[in-house]
Amino acid sequence: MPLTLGVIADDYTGASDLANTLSKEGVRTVQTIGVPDAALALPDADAVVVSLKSRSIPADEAVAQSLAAYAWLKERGASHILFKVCSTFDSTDEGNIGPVTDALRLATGAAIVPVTPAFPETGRTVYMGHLFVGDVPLNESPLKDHPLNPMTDSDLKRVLARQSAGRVGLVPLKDVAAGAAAVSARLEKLALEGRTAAIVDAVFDRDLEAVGIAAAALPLSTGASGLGLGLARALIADGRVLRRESDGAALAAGIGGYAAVVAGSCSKATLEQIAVAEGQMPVLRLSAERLVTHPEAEVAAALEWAKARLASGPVLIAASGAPEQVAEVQARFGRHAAGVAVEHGTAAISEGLVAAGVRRLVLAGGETSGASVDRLKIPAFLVGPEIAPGVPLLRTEGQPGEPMVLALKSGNFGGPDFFAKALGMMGVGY
Ligand SMILES: Nc1ncnc2c1ncn2[C@@H]1O[C@H](COP(=O)(O)OP(=O)(O)OP(=O)(O)O)[C@@H](O)[C@H]1O
Ligand SMILES: O=C(O)[C@@H](O)C(=O)CO
Repeated sequence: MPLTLGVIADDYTGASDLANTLSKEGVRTVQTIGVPDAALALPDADAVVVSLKSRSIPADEAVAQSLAAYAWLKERGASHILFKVCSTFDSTDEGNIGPVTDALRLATGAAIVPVTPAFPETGRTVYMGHLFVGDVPLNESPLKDHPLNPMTDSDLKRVLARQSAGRVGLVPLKDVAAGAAAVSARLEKLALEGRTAAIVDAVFDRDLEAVGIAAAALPLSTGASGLGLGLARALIADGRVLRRESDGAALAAGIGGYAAVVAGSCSKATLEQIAVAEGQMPVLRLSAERLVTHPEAEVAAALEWAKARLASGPVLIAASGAPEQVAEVQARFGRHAAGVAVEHGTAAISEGLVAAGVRRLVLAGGETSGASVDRLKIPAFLVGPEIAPGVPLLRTEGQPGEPMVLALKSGNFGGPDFFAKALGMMGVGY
C-alpha cells in the first residue's frame, strides 16, 4: 500500500515523539533509522518517519541526508512531507531548519512552507511568530543556555529568515482561529508576495487542526508534534488515512528476556527519574572520567555488574551527572570529546546488555539513544502506545533474530516514575 505521510526527522528521539503523536491519533506508523536499504521489508503503514541525526551537523550534510530521505519517501508514494524539527526550534543562524526547508521546498515544488513548532501538550505555543516555552518566551527559557544551539531570539520569523534563502511571513492567530480556509488564503497571499515560508501561530490543539487541514493540501510542512497531530486528524478526516488503533498489548506480546535502562541524558527530568529509580531497581552510576580515560575497563565492569543482577529483574546504568559534574569532565577533556566518549561507552554497554539477553531496553537522551540504536544496528521500529507525552513503546522491525521492545526518551520528557512506567508497559514485573 502506498504511504500517505512521509516524515523526515532531525533526531531519533524527536522522530519517536512525532511517531507517537501519529500513532496516538490512529495513524499506523513505522519509524526507520536513517534511509532504509532497498531490501528492508517494512510492515504495512500509513506514515513512515525517517530518523536522521541532522540537527547539529553541517548544513550541507543535513540537506543531502534530508533529500535522500525525501527521495525514498516519494518513491513510496508519500503525498505530504513533514520535516520534523524540535519544538524549541533548536538551530543556529547557519541552520539546519532553514536550509533543509529551502531544499525540500525546491524538491517538492512547494510555493510556500507553513512552519510551526507549536506542541501545546508540552507547553510550546506560538503567538505573533514568537515561541513560548511554558509561560516564558524562548529566549528566557532554559534553551537560552543550550550548549549547542543557544536560543536567544523568540521571534521565529527572524530566526528562520536568518538561516533561509527566501523571505519569511506570518500566519497570525486571527487567521488560524478563523479556520483552515483562512490559513490557506493567508498562505496563498504570502506566496504571491514572494514569501517562501511562513511561521504559523498556534496555541491550542484546535489551532493545529486548522493548520493541519491547510498544510495537508500542500506538499510540504515543517514543525513538531503539534503539527503532526493536525496533519493526522486532517488525513483521517479527508479519508486519505483509515484510523487504526495501535494494539499495545500485541506490540510487546511474546517479547520476554531481560530488561534494562541506559541513561546518558543529564537533563533535570532524567536526573530526577534516575533518583526515583534508585528506590525501585539496582542502579549503577558510571564514571564519566573513566569512560574517557579507560573506556574498555569501565564498560566491562558495568556489564559484569549487570550480568550478576539481570536474572533478578531490571537494572539501570547511568552516565548522567549533575551540571557541576558534567562541567568538570568537560573542562578536563573538552565538551565534544567528553560527550562522544560517554556516548561510545553507553552504546557499548547497550550492545553488551543485548548480547547478555536484554530484549526490553529503555534509553534516555537523544544523543545517547542515537549512539545505542546505531550500535545495535536496528533498522526500524513499529510504533506502539504512548508511555508519556512524546515517548512511545517501539518494537524492532527488520532485524535478524528475536524482536526487541524499546523506548527512546528525549531528555526532558516523562514524569518522575518514567522508567518504572516504561518497564511496566514492556511487561516487566519486579
Ligand atoms: N557525566 C557526564 N559528563 C559529561 N558528559 C556526559 C555525562 N553523562 C552524559 N554525558 C553526555 O551528555 C550528552 C547528553 O545528551 P543526550 O542528547 O543524550 O541527552 P539530552 O540532551 O538530555 O537529551 P535530548 O537531546 O533528547 O534533549 C551526551 O553526549 C552524553 O554522552
Ligand atoms: O520536539 C521536541 O521537543 C522533541 O521531539 C525533540 O525533538 C527534543 O529534542
